[in-house]
Amino acid sequence: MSTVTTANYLNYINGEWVESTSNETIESINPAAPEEIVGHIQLSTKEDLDKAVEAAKNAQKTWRGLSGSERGEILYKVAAIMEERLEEIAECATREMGKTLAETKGETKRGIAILKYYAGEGMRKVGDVIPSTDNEALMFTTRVPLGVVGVITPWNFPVAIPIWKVAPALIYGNTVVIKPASESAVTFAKIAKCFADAGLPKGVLNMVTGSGTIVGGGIAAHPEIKGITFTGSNAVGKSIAHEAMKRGAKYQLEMGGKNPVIVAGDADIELAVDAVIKGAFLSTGQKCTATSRVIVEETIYDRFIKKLIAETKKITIGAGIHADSWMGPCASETQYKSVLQAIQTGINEGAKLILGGKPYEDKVNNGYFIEPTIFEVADQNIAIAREEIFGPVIALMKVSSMERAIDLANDSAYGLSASIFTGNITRMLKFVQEMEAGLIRVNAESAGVELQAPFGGMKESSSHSREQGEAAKEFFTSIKTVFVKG
Ligand SMILES: NC(=O)C1=CN([C@@H]2O[C@H](COP(=O)(O)OP(=O)(O)OC[C@H]3O[C@@H](n4cnc5c(N)ncnc54)[C@H](OP(=O)(O)O)[C@@H]3O)[C@@H](O)[C@H]2O)C=CC1
Ligand SMILES: O=C(O)CCC(=O)C(=O)O
Repeated sequence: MSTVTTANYLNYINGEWVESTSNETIESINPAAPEEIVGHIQLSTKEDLDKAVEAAKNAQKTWRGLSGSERGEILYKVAAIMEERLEEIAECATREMGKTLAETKGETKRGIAILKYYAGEGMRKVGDVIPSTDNEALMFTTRVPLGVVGVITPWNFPVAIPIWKVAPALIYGNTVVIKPASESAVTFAKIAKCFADAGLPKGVLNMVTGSGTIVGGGIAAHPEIKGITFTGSNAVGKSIAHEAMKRGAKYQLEMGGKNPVIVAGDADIELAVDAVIKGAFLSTGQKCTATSRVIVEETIYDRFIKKLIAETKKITIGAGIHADSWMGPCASETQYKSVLQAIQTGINEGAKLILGGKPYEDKVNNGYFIEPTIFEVADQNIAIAREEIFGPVIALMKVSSMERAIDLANDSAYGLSASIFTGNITRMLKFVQEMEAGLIRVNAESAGVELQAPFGGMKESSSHSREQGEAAKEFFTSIKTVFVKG
């Protein structure tokens, strides 16, 4: 394991690394070895946030005045610096929130690719020419930035999510105040350093760490923040929406999922089992796109379960920093307790536990590990079949027909991601048509978002907006329709 560092990570405000006015810090710890402090982050105050917003506001005019390609050049430089620091950032993310090094390296590469994608966006079109009814006039649309944008991010994708919000915000001419999740703020501090070292003008990106209520809530309520983009829990997302609505700010929310995978009678069982295991257990199930419900046609149910159990037993659990660990710990003690509680509720409510269900004992470091867990569920109304668990837990359900499978899959408050395994084109098309989810996957795992495509959910999974790819332009800009008569 790498050396333990207990460095103090400062806020980044107006181009400077500064301590909070509180003079207090909080610890970010390693969930695979809770005795290990990865770093101390600032426990910021409302005053710190106000300074960051003021800096972002002051930087706005000059930043939006640059051409898209000039802003893009800076994002290309950030990407190049991140490429040099890939190992350092990935290792920090693994130590800070637990997912394996293979996953954090992949995620850091994805962050770099997102930066390059949005750097290129600076050269692409921002509007359309629309024929006017007046043949002597020119009518067209153009886009302008919102102004200061507030970014509130979770710990489960500590590199990719902040970047897929910050990069489009910046390329379209906004300035940013970001509050990263406390459990992964050291990782974001390293990313903020890449922006600083790339020569981003002062005030264009500001990072303020600390409490969700004070800093995150402060962003939601701040009169000078014109747009808020958030990924995290439904409860917090809804509170942000209320605050934003009260003062007329734009908001975008990406929240939970209870993502189903349907395995039809004709499915390739090996392929389906592999995808279910990756979708449910990679990142210890802590993805909003994770596979949470597996709905299997009765004709292949027994064969599917047998293979699923056999393959799940092969999973190696351990600190993500070790190359032989396939699944790391839960990201925090809170997550660990909440997942164990959800498992207990499943047992109490009559679900049949067929694998796992217990803490995975780590006698060396007492990490927050939980065994990959599989339940058979007959009643789709119990909590384990309805609520987001955000841990390595599958609810398996048996159905007698594809109609029933789609009805069950749609019987959820959420609608983020959904997969089907089948070789039958009629079934595929019916699923594509009838499934209420923003991300539809056929013969592929439920997770796996591509940066150039729109990402977001239906129902309670999002605010019905989309992130990433070209869709980001819709949130981070306002359209102006221009009519010019010579
Ligand atoms: N859709 C997704 O990808 C995610 C879903 N979740 C779901 O949420 C559950 C709880 O995870 P948790 O980390 O507590 O998620 P939260 O929604 O609490 O945290 C997400 C972000 O919001 C901040 N925040 C917390 N409270 C407020 C507030 N009142 N106003 C504004 N911002 C706030 C957090 O700060 P701080 O870290 O300082 O608390 C963090 O930066 C998980 O079990 C999972 O079900 C969680 C993360 C990601
Ligand atoms: O599946 C992915 O790659 C992205 C998932 C995600 O956005 C999330 O878990 O918050």
